[in-house]
Amino acid sequence: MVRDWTAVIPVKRLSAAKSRLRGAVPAARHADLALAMVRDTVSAVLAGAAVAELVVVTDDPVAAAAVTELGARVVPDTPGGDLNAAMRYGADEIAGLNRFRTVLAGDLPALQPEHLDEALGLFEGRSFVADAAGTGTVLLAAGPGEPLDPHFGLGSAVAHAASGAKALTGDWPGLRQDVDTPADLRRVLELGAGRHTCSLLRDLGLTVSCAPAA
Ligand SMILES: Nc1nc2c(ncn2[C@@H]2O[C@H](COP(=O)(O)OP(=O)(O)OP(=O)(O)O)[C@@H](O)[C@H]2O)c(=O)[nH]1
Ligand SMILES: C=C(OP(=O)(O)O)C(=O)O
Repeated sequence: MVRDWTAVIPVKRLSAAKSRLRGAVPAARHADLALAMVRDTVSAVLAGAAVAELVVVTDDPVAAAAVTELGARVVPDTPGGDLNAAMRYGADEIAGLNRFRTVLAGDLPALQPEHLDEALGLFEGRSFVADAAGTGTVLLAAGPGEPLDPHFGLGSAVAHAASGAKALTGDWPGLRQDVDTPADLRRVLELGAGRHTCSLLRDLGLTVSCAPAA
């Protein structure tokens, strides 16, 4: 098993992030919720055995400080394009084509480190993990010499398969559950969210189950 993956997570400016999730918590705490989910995702990625280094591509100063404290390396979003540009930059230019690289969405607060290890353990060439709905993508991975070639966005699972990436499958509910809508957030709370998301929601008076600390 490859144990020195470089992981890359792009993070949008928190003031603009997670627009489809608006209304799930009071507006004044929306950015805090987006940040809590990033923190839980980053914590889980760094808690696993497979990932040696995590690069977060962001121009958001608050997110940058928070993930630096958790052990990630922050680089500015130099391309200034969309999430694909940020992922390509982090994986192919910052980490470099000679490494094993995996990019992940930053909205996986129920991610279990062992599930990420298991998914990456199945890697045999450029691969992706579809989201819970089966239409989107939560993870794309490439090995030495392989450009990442990300196609995140609407219908990205089909786009990644069409681009030649292999679908990795397994029983990884937290890895597959990204949070785009209030219904996704409810699902994550059933699965067991990480401690940052959990404590924020508890502060707001919601009763939630929390996963063991990553
Ligand atoms: N650096 C960077 N990250 C991005 C950008 N767009 C999305 N992301 C990140 O990519 C990951 C997946 O993005 P989405 O699930 O679409 O999140 P989002 O754009 O905040 O959500 P919506 O506003 O609801 O579309 C999250 O970690 C986002 O923060 C971007 O333009 N630049
Ligand atoms: C970016 C993606 O989707 P969403 O914004 O719905 O998380 C994707 O699944 O490729």
